[in-house]
Amino acid sequence: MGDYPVLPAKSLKSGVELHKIVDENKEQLLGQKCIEKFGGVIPFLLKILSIAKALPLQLHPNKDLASKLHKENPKQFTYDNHKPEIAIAWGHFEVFAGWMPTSEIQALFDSLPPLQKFLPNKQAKCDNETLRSVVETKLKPSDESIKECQRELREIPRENYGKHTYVLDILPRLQDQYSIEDPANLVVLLYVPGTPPPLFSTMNFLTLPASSAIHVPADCPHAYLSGTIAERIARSNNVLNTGFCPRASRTNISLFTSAH
Ligand SMILES: O=P(O)(O)OC[C@H]1O[C@@H](O)[C@@H](O)[C@@H](O)[C@@H]1O
Repeated sequence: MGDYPVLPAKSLKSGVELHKIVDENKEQLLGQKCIEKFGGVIPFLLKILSIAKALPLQLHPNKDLASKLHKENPKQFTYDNHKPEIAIAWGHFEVFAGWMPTSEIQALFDSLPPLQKFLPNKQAKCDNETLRSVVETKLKPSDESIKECQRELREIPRENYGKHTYVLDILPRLQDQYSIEDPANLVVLLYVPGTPPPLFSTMNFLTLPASSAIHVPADCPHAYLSGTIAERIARSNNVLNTGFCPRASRTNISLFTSAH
């Protein structure tokens, strides 16, 4: 719901699109402050989502990147704005959001020597740069290596997953919803092709009870898995999808990894 030109809200009575109504009644509907700050448009969108199948693994570019992308490709990036969002759970809501702290990922690199060969050099610490290159590697492996890793993952005994046993519950579901070739399964989990299967995840997995909320800032990777939510979003629909979506929509992998 909103006056964004893509799927705009309409008046129930007249069928007139909301942006036309707002345009003709700016002072009354928006007020002077809002007009000055946001240029005479409703600055946010409201969405009610009932999610049965995971939504794409994605992020919304920050203002600078959004305006650059809009200039270069206005067809795909239809507005020059960022898109931070707040999602309020109406019931049990499952979400992957943001990377785990690099210190935690570092501890995993330290305790699992085979992973160390993927560090840019032996002394490298798991900082943002290292994480970026690991994620990029995970988004680009061949279908075969993705499949193989996910088969192996399903076979690891539950007790080996420590506090990350939810992986075993979620993975088969995501594989059924999309495919065993979908690389997003490997991004939410820390996996590097050619290493033993991972025993942990890369992204924070959250389950929110009704009435709690999550703020997802610009540039923050996220995948909403299930639940009914109300979302308030800055006025934009710019998105970089990299998984849990058809192959053709898995665009901009390098932008995705360089944006955060
Ligand atoms: O309305 P569409 O484009 O299907 O997106 C639905 C929602 O998906 C989520 O994952 C969010 O990150 C939102 O920004 C978005 O509003």
